[in-house]
Amino acid sequence: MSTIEFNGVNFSYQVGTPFEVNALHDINVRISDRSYTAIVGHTGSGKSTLIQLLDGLIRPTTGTIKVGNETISSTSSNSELGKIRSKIGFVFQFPENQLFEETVLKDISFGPQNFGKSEDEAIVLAKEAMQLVGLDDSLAQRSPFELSGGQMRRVAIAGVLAMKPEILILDEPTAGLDPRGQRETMQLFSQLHRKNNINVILVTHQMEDAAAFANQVLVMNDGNLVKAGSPNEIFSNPEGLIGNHLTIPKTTKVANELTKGGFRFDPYPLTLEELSRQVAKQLESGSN
Ligand SMILES: Nc1ncnc2c1ncn2[C@@H]1O[C@H](COP(=O)(O)OP(=O)(O)OP(=O)(O)O)[C@@H](O)[C@H]1O
Repeated sequence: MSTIEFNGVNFSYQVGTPFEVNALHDINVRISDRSYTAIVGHTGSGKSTLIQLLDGLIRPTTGTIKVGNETISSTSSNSELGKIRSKIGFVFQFPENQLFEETVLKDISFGPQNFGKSEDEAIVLAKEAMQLVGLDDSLAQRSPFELSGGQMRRVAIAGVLAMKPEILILDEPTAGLDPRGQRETMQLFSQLHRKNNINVILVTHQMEDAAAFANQVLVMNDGNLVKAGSPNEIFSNPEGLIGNHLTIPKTTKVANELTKGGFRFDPYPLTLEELSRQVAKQLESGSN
């Protein structure tokens, strides 16, 4: 079980210095086990701080974070933080920058070995992870640095998956990829969430991705969690959030225009596929 609970969490950088920044204010939220949560919000709103707390990279200034049966607070020891970190796989921005081994297989098996697995066990886990991310076996002995950008990113993601995390935190995982790479990467995470029951937490500036893949969206602004709800709740009525905290997903814009022209949507379409399906149905029946 890896349900996550933030209870009254505050975080300040550089406490007690003239440079103190209060980056998170009284965050209270529950993220269910095996859910897919998107965290959205403008630059500087506190998204990275929130996920670093979750990964035990920093401790809350006040309040607690519960991950399964473990709790993080301002007084947690390094070994307590370590227990939480062993449940979490963190895909940093541009994760391929952290590749360093001579071969793809060695790079992916480094993590499990570092966490105490034997070489043989680590290789089995690495091969499984290669399969999960769709990397062909024939690439195992290649240097990761000879691969394409998209493949390098898959190697880095496989390195995280080889450690069998219960929770996967993704920090802008499609940044710098071409549109096809972006689509494939997002589909990969969606599949991991559905088939492998991984709890996914995605930090993104792409509202389309939040709308299409997440079942819970957290909207951050200025260190506050200003809204939490299903993509439907957040995007079907985005007034008040737009401009301040969010950009409107393209699908929402199109759906709002079509509503003015007499179309009605139920459920509210969060993907272009759903939008076209509902429009086609209404055109066919002449009900718009
Ligand atoms: N190491 C640090 N020292 C001091 N202040 C920091 C530090 N890191 C972040 N901050 C400040 O904390 C606040 C929240 O920053 P954070 O990086 O969590 O935002 P973000 O939403 O992730 O932004 P982005 O989308 O640009 O990554 C901002 O005011 C930022 O300037």
